[in-house]
Amino acid sequence: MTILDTICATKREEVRTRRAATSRAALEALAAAQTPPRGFRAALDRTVAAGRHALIAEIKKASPSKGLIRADFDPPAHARAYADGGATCLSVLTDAPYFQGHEDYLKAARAACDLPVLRKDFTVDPWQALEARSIGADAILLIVSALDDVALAECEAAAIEQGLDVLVEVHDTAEMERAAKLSSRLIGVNNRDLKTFEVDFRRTYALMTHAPAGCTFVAESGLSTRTDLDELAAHGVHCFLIGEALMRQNDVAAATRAMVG
Ligand SMILES: O=P(O)(O)OC[C@@H](O)[C@@H](O)c1c[nH]c2ccccc12
Repeated sequence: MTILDTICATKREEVRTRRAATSRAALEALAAAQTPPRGFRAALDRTVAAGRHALIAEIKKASPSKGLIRADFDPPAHARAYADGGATCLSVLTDAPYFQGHEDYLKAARAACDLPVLRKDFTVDPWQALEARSIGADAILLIVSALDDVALAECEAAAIEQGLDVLVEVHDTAEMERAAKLSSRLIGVNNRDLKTFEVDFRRTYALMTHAPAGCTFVAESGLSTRTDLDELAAHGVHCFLIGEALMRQNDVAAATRAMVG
């Protein structure tokens, strides 16, 4: 059992309970009342086309490997700081048991700025796509190692039906090949090994050559300095997902600007 297996088992139970307590019609009404999806991948592509580092800045209170990351956690303030600092998109953890996240954090962050927002959670059921849209998400995450090919395709189809973009997360070349069978062309390499929690962003280099043509490629996890980003960019990676290193800063806007300004 990896930590991911444990988290996904908890998530399946959680989704079963929530789905039983919520009518689909009610969720559809909430989804319809949201402002339309903000193009997540398109925003990244525009930033890269303009010759800049495209940052997905993560609003992350805690994690299983690091415990509490940010004591004075304030999602709307962090969202504004990230936007002011030049981030292209936001990622907001909504998983409660392992990351101390909450859907209210996503709602508050999205309302506080005009950046597209990824719902960072463990998608195990297509129902979560509608749920994500009902809270205002613009994109969801699909972790390839968490699902079989059929479930991946079903979750992706449900997301597309809701107008959401899908960030497909891989850890190795076998997973990259499975990701390539999906239609999303937004692929992230998680540089954190979920068995050991070790992070090496150079893991990205081994995988990027296996990415399908024309995809938007994101390096995720363990990035902490401008030098890390510049090194990745020199290898052709221009999109980055960063949480902890920014969440630990007193002045989040200034730290963000230093990364991508
Ligand atoms: O805080 P970091 O090391 O900058 O990492 C951010 C992000 O990549 C990480 O939170 C993450 C990547 N994939 C995930 C899947 C689920 C939860 C969290 C994650």
